[in-house]
Amino acid sequence: MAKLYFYYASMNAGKSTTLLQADFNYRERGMRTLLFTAGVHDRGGHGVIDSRLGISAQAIPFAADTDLQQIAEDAHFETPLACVLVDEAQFLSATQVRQLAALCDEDDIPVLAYGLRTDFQGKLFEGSSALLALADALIEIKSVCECGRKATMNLRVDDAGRAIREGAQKQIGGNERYVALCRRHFMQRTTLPAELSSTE
Ligand SMILES: Nc1ncnc2c1ncn2[C@@H]1O[C@H](COP(=O)(O)OP(=O)(O)O)[C@@H](O)[C@H]1O
Ligand SMILES: Cc1cn([C@H]2C[C@H](O)[C@@H](COP(=O)(O)O)O2)c(=O)[nH]c1=O
Ligand SMILES: [Zn+2]
Repeated sequence: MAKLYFYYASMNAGKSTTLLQADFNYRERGMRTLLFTAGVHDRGGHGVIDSRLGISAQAIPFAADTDLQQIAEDAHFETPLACVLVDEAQFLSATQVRQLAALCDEDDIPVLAYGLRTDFQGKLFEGSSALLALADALIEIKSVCECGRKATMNLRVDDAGRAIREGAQKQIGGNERYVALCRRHFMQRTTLPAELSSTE
């Protein structure tokens, strides 16, 4: 039975790199894959999965109303797919995560989804929340904070490197806008002195 995998991490942990390696691995063995990424995430171009290591691949960009199951089934019935790979999975809707689960259960196609667990406020994204609830396997990709601990959180910063605590959940950016930190340092950078004293 095919499984739904959620590979989650902070930013700059190697998610896109790992996805592209998995994709290469299937294809070098003559197996066909289908790649999706969020249309809104255009850091490396629209519909492009780009890794900071310098590799990239074209993918189908998904929007809020994209039916991933329909697209994958149409491709699969033309030529069988070995697996479906989804980058920026935090931007999926809960409905789209259900479509991915249905691809596994009804069509027996494994799905590997890669994304952030939480946003700059430490809150779950809709896609990540649904994946944490529905995936067969949760795999953490690890990276390090500046202190050497595991980086699990994503700090949003302004041009001067100061923490941003309020704003829209979605803001496309890279290392100039986000810093991956351990929870302790994320809390230190996002908690105001007044809030600290009120918890004492
Ligand atoms: N030239 C390089 N050589 C080796 N690793 C690199 C290089 N440039 C960036 N990296 C590493 O690549 C990782 C980021 O990979 P990427 O797939 O873009 O991350 P994510 O998709 O999780 O944001 C980081 O761990 C970074 O240290
Ligand atoms: C934390 C956070 C991130 N985003 C955006 C910023 C990037 O465009 C992507 C993540 O890219 P990755 O390096 O491939 O992991 O997500 C956002 O919109 N809101 C946030 O809170
Ligand atoms: Zn730290």
